[in-house]
Amino acid sequence: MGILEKISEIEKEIARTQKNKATEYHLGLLKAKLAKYRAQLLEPSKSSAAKGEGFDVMKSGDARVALIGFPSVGKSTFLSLMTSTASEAASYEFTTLTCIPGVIEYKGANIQLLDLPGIIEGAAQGKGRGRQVIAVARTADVVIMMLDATKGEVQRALLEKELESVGIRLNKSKPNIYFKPKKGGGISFNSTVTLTQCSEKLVQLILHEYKIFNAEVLFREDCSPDEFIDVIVGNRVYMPCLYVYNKIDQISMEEVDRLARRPHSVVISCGMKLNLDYLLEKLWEYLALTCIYTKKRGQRPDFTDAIILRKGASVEHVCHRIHRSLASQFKYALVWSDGCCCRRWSGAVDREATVRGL
Ligand SMILES: Nc1nc2c(ncn2[C@@H]2O[C@H](COP(=O)(O)OP(=O)(O)OP(=O)(O)O)[C@@H](O)[C@H]2O)c(=O)[nH]1
Ligand SMILES: [K+]
Ligand SMILES: [Mg+2]
Repeated sequence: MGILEKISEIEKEIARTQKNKATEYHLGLLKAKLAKYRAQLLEPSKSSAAKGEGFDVMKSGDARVALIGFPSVGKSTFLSLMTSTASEAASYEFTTLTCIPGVIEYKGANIQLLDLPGIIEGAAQGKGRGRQVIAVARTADVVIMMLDATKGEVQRALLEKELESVGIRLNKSKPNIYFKPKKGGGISFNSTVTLTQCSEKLVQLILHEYKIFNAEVLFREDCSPDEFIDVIVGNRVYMPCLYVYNKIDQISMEEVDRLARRPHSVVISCGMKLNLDYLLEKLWEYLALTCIYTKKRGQRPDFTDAIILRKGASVEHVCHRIHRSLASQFKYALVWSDGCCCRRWSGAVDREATVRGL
């Protein structure tokens, strides 16, 4: 039996197994098996399809956003609207065949936007250019999942499944589980919270499935077996995702209203240029970048010239951005802020100051 068949067998078995106390171990094991086969499927050596030309676009700017979606949902139309790059758009499917980068300039930041070929069901297994597209998506800071508002729900569920199957976790944070394989001593299991989805026995069973017999496991959160498997497998990507329903000019107001209320969702029409400003605001929020303005004593900062850094950046990061020799001679920073992320920022200053003994 090929791996694909094995995967589909297990998926079927999971689907027909009722979820209850008596089947929880069985299901846990099946899930561990499933994750293992999927990992095998994605091993690069096994894939015959060459790496596809036209996909290795250099990272540039302050952040990277990838456009993922079915064919003809309007990805290229969107790129051409938001950036000065023109990407061919047409009414037939698979108009775009490579990765086309553009730049969105927003609040002084350069955001690299990547237009990609449409992907379809089975993309993760290499249908169409699915694998290359997904490989690019993994390198992004935020994914925009563009959906055709007239068939958004179906498309959304299918694409979520595709991305899920290759270890991309959308709008989820990394499970708070400490896991460390050891050379000996068996499995030590602890938790700091009450667990409702996993037990010591289930954790052991799953670990044995991965041939791990010695390890330290500490649950700091009430995680599911799937989340625990993610931690064992390790190469998961936790990525913010905005679901963008395009072509709302083709659906009723009630439907627009319903879609707009879904979590992480924005409704737009590229054709009628509707709601694009709001989408940019949302995108900015999901990118979670921090703008830092420097100023001279007694002068006002220049708000047109920001240093853009990731959330959680420290003063040291800022120094490095200004000049690589600055950090080693750095004494102290005065930090003003207005928002919560900036408060965290001054927290970073304190830490920094302590580290430097100031
Ligand atoms: N009605 C309507 N049509 C739109 C809208 N946005 C794009 N389109 C049309 O949808 C079709 C497909 O647009 P593309 O931008 O080529 O779509 P794509 O997602 O890049 O397609 P592929 O590259 O083939 O994957 C074109 O005919 C566009 O004119 C919209 O907001 N409303
Ligand atoms: K198209
Ligand atoms: Mg296109």
